[in-house]
Amino acid sequence: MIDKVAETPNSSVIAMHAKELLLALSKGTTIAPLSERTASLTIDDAYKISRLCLQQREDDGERLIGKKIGVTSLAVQQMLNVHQPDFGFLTNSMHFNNGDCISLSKHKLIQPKAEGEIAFCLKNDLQGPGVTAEDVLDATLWVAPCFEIVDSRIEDWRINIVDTVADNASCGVFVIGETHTPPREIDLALAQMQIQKNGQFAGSGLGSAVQGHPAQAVAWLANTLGEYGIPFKKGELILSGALAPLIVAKSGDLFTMEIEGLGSCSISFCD
Ligand SMILES: O=C(O)C/C=C/C(=O)C(=O)O
Repeated sequence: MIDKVAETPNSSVIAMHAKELLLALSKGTTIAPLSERTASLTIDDAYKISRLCLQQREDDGERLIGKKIGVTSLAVQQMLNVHQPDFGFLTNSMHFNNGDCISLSKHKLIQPKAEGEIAFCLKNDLQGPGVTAEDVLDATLWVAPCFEIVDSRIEDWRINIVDTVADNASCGVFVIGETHTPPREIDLALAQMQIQKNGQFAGSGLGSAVQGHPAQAVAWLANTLGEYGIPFKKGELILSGALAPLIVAKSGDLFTMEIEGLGSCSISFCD
């Protein structure tokens, strides 16, 4: 359970931005960047907005099932012009089955982009500080290929770090491949991913693109969440970040991905 957000001098502004992001999410619309309208918003404020939105989603019946890490690779940092990792929360309503066709209108996806990642499923609780990549591998039941579909409630993806953190690290939906592999069975830093969009090559990347090793990114998140008193829980899914640049997704598109040694994953989109 996430603690209630403490009062701060900015708390009414924080609550207002949480409300407008939730409205944009539920209506499938965009809003102007928060950072342009409230220049004093800090990254800490943005995480408070994100947690308020999560609280509301939980109050409305969604269940927290994990976390996502974003902007972990140089390719994504350069693409989004955001230069530090961040995190968001995964709920059951964002989780789809491998191979599913996602309706953009039904699920209120507005400007989606596909990312190929490695997902971790935890077999133990884990809480920072002091968590290492080895601790993450020890606490992991399996890893699997994953498509995260990021989406932004901010107009034209005009985000900076504050905008995207407040907007749940631009999380949309995700699917996880059906092959589940023990985390030490292959060297995840050397795992080679290839993405195809509508049968054509669309991107590739190595596990090492994610902070040197995907487990390193997960350790970063365990330690960062530790500062907020938030633990990783046994059974949670952690998306460790894109191995390659994001790819625009539209109705009719089919994305497939193969990570050598880990298996495959696919997702498609319709109106
Ligand atoms: O995290 C963000 O703010 C934007 C999304 C990025 C990713 O999901 C990623 O780099 O994997």
